[in-house]
Amino acid sequence: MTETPPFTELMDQAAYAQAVLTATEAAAAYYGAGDSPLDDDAYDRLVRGIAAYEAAHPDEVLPDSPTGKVAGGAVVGDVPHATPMLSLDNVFSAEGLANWMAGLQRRLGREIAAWSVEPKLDGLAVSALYRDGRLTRLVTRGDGLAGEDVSHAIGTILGLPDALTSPVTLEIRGEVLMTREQFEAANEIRVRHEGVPFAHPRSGAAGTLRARERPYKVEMTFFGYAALPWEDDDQAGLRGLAHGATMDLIAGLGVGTTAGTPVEPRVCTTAEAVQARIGEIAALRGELPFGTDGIVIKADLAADREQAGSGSRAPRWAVAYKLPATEKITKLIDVTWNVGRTGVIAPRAVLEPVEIDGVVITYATLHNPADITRRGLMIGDQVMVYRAGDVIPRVEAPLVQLRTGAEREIEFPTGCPRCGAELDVTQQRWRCVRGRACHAVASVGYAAGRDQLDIEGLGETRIVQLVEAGLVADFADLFVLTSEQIRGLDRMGETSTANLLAALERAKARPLNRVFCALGVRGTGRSMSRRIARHFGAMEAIRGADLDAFQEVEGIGPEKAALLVAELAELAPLIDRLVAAGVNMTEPGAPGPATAPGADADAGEEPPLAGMTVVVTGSMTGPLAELTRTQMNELVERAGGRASSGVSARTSLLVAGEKAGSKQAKAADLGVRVVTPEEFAAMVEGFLP
Ligand SMILES: NC(=O)c1ccc[n+]([C@@H]2O[C@H](COP(=O)([O-])OP(=O)(O)OC[C@H]3O[C@@H](n4cnc5c(N)ncnc54)[C@H](O)[C@@H]3O)[C@@H](O)[C@H]2O)c1
Ligand SMILES: [Zn+2]
Repeated sequence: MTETPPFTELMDQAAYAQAVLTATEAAAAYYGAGDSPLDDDAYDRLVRGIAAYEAAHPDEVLPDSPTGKVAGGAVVGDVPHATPMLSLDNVFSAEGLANWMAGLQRRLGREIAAWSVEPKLDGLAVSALYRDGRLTRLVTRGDGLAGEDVSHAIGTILGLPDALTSPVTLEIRGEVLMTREQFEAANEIRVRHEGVPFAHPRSGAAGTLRARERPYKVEMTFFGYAALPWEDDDQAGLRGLAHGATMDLIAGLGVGTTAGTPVEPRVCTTAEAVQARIGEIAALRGELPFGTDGIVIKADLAADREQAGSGSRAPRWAVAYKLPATEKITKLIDVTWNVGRTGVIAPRAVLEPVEIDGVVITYATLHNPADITRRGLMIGDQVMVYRAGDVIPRVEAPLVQLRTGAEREIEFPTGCPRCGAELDVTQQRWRCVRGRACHAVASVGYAAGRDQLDIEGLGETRIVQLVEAGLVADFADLFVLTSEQIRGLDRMGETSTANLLAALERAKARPLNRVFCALGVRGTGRSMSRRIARHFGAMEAIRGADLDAFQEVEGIGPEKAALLVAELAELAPLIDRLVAAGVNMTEPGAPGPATAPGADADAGEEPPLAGMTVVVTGSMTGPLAELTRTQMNELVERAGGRASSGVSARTSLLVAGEKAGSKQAKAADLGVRVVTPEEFAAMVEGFLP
């Protein structure tokens, strides 16, 4: 995070005027029906661009400009607030926060002894008036001075009870939002009734709060974050109370607060403690059942807040530490259907690449077919995508108002996309009726393949036999087969049984890269498996790797790293059984990540292919004649090189065997060095198998 976040550059007055119009329209939609065509990041960039333009051209500022106004000046109301309902100033980094804290203490001329740190709830602000303990009026923030009466929503908001536990009169302020569950429920009802889902929980809350006369009810949640005496009658004893104590008081009256959630308000007495708590809340963000777009830091003591006072847009005693946006709008290009290891059919959204918090997202989960129906998604839709922390990105909903007419229905599979068998659609998650067996034949076949464990004599027919006999459900089962079990199969005599057992024994000794590849980890093929095996050296190190450790491997970004961590967790029982069966779990000659370069066997000496990208083509001869392509690639990587399959300008060396063909011609064109298998064997002599 940087202190000056990016902004949309506005080149001239016309661009500035257009930006003001776009921003005010978006803000009106955002605070109104909740259907802004912009995501928050896009809106914030635009407003920062407007502010930058205005700073450079102060005499061109338009009266409609959103800068410096609550809600961007885009909303009005007719119910005046006794005390203005303001926005919050923002900081974007630890340094920005430290400056803000120092500035406030300077203004007060003293140290601030206590800070309250709490989540910035991503909903919309309301004022709830309780008279004699009864909820009588609900008003939105509006332009800060006056809001809209939304009392019709009373009774639909958890956390705002009709009656308090004590008959006091006071005004409570807080945020109305939809939890994830409430959002899902709301969209299910909406799609059933009028076909227009909400784009995300925040817009769901905005649209629902203002809607009158809907034929259906949806539930929302309120979290209070302030309380004020009503008409100078401080019945609840709020005056002089610290913020933390106020929160306890309203919770005691039966009003919802974040107390009891993992991000409950915490009073901190040092800047270090404030920063630590910010880190904790930021880390919990992805797991919370409601949205947070930052952390609010407030002077806790009433005397500090009173003395600091407020500006026209925001109080001076509080600030929002903004977190990077978790939601972006992008296009749904396609939906693919994957069959998981247990036979579950999982739809996956293929997206136009979009960056969220520094990570480029190209796929998102759609969970199950019902999820697609509930959201009313179509291919070609602009969709809101969510990603926070380590959660797998998900599509929240389409932005129906942006449809062009070119969108297409999403087709649901009518049979198992992998084996064609029938689908069991009685549950939310559809399954292939073959369950694990659907996966077993394909996955065992893959593991036994030439480039993985290379198990001779284990062809598809044998595998089907083994699976159908109930002897094998995954490839770890192969290694505990007894000769009696094998001999019991059709057309298996003494010799073929002995041969298969011997082949299995050999397969156990394959290098780690083959074993890893055999696991069929999504997103990794042969060359990625080799890179991972060489990088980590041992299965134990791979299993212990976290997101950061995986990203040290060439070609692994955050998206793939997250997938690997999830896949390895899912495969843990299988790997445990392979280990128990005595399958090799190390990569010969790999330095592993913990060892410093040069600390391995041939200490001090660079391996012969260090830094080289090597392509092998044609049939091998001489000492290499027996090696398969996979074994050749392993050899390249053992000798410190990187094996690649295509010749390009980045290729350092082409090993051209007999009938080398087009790759040799291309290498000649590009001036890539070409060697014969014999010359290559001499280069890597110490590394031959
Ligand atoms: N996508 C769009 O088109 C669009 C348009 C307008 C605004 N926005 C977004 O809205 C935001 C700006 O809105 P804003 O002016 O309402 O300011 P804000 O939401 O960033 O901050 C002020 C608000 O924070 C809320 N808040 C949440 N938790 C709180 C807590 N614990 N204590 C105190 N207050 C708390 C209050 O409602 C307060 O009014 C920006 O993030 C912007 O991206 C988006
Ligand atoms: Zn199937």
